[in-house]
Amino acid sequence: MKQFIDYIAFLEEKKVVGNGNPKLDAIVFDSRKVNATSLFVAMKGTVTDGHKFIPAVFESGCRAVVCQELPEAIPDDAMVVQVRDSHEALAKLAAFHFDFPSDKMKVVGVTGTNGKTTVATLLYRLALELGYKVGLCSTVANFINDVKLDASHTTPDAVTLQGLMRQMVDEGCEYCFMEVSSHALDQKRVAGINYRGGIYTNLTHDHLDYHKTFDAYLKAKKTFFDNMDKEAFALVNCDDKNGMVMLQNCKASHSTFSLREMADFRGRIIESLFEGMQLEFNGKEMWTPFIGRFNASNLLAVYGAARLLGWDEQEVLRSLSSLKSVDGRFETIRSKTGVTGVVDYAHTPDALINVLEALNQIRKPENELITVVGAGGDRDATKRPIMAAEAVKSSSRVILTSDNPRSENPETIIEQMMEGVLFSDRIKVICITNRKEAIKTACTLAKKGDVILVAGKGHETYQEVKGVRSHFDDREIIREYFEQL
Ligand SMILES: CC(=O)N[C@H]1[C@@H](OP(=O)(O)OP(=O)(O)OC[C@H]2O[C@@H](n3ccc(=O)[nH]c3=O)[C@H](O)[C@@H]2O)O[C@H](CO)[C@@H](O)[C@@H]1O[C@H](C)C(=O)N[C@@H](C)C(=O)N[C@H](CCC(=O)O)C(=O)O
Ligand SMILES: Nc1ncnc2c1ncn2[C@@H]1O[C@H](COP(=O)(O)OP(=O)(O)OP(=O)(O)O)[C@@H](O)[C@H]1O
Ligand SMILES: N[C@H](CCC[C@H](N)C(=O)O)C(=O)O
Ligand SMILES: [Mg+2]
Repeated sequence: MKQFIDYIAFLEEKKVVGNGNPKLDAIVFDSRKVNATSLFVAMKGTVTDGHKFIPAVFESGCRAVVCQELPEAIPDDAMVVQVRDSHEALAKLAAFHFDFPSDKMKVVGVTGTNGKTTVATLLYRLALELGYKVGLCSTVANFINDVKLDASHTTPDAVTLQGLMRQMVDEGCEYCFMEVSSHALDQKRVAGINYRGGIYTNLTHDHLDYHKTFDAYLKAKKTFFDNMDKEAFALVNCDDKNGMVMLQNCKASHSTFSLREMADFRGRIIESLFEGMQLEFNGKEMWTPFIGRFNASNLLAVYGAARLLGWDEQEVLRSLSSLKSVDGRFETIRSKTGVTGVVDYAHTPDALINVLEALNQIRKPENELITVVGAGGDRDATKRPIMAAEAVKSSSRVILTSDNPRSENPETIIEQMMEGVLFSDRIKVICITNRKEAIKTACTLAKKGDVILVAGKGHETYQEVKGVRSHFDDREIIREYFEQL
């Protein structure tokens, strides 16, 4: 076991108070989980302040504390270290605790409002296909080679993340692909990671409840590229208006991808069908079962990263063609009667615009597109009316329903969505609070050839209403009602 003094040796801007130097076996940031061999890091959060619990931590026998503000009383046998930024210190201490796993494999992070799970998962699957040992950290699940582990966050807290990476290294992983959320960047969850590469997909409206302004959201994303060192690559989507902004002052080597203009990785859609797309990347053609321009962009990002990692181009193109859709992203289910159900994780205005555009391009004009959509509670409320407006603009009919209302009143969320719908368009809209009933109604209304889009929850297998989670899976419900048609 290492001693406290070893842990803090490499922290910058620290002030040490007290003479204790306990042996430690865990880093903890929740006072309810400490014991005599824990190092407690006190952090200011969005709900409360970890510093308030330092006296309780001492009560529990813990003698090693890292904090931004010193407590009034410090036991004689304790040591307290004051740092400028506890979040950053936690990330660095966690990296030290697990012996810097990100130095021992090639870690590639994916950031952006939409497309992170898709790009990171496809890179992971491609690596497996090419015979590499590889880990994945994503919204849907974490993977160490083919072993699946549950994920509670898109990017977990620094201690969980470094622990997960340690396991990846122990299992021989050469690569780790991970999503890097804006919350994680703001809370410095990834500050202890040495990246081999970073990918930027796009930046559109989301999470303004947390970041308050779009500019603050953009700045959080940019810190990912600002902190990358010169051995790494930064691969950005230059079709997105902030793509080049990410590269400003970025020391990593710069690469771009685009479906519109000249770029290091240039893509083009040759043909788009319900079954998939024929694509051209840097002059070479390939077929993919994926649908939608946004997925052509995601695949191009995967192709670019694979090339920057030095993987063989022929093998990459061949393997890319055989990759299947990602859990809950544009998953299609067909009924015996010729109705197509599409379950997609679109939970932002831009994602919804993209998915609807893709569906409208491939459906026959005489067939209807019925969209079932809600918006999450305790999350950015400003996106609600915009999502409803976009759904109505691009669908034949819309059923507004609940997503995960969490602690909020579901009816209020639907009313706020409805505010985005023009009075003259309201005839197209039905409001059904119960999501299962909403999906059932869509199935009942659909005729042969029609498409039902059920958006927002994708891979999720629960619904959270009034703080209680119950089993809920859009795909299961569609299948159940399709059976009855
Ligand atoms: C808003 C947000 O991101 N919150 C995250 C944050 O918690 P917080 O800052 O609110 O913590 P807090 O409750 O104020 O507590 C402050 C500190 O006091 C400590 N404490 C608290 C109580 C106590 O009795 N004793 C104690 O020591 C807490 O452990 C914490 O260290 O830090 C926690 C530990 O890392 C996270 O679990 C928590 O995620 C919450 C559950 C969450 O819902 N986060 C979502 C919004 C999120 O992170 N989403 C992103 C992006 C999603 C995407 O777009 O894909 C993600 O990466 O998943
Ligand atoms: N490149 C893209 N541009 C715009 N929309 C996209 C893109 N890729 C995927 N989408 C849409 O966004 C939804 C979410 O995609 P994905 O899960 O890959 O994104 P994410 O960034 O991981 O999201 P989250 O922040 O919730 O983890 C998809 O279901 C699809 O509707
Ligand atoms: N990672 C996203 C997921 C949203 C998914 C949607 N189904 C919801 O619950 O709002 C978030 O936390 O904002
Ligand atoms: Mg994700």
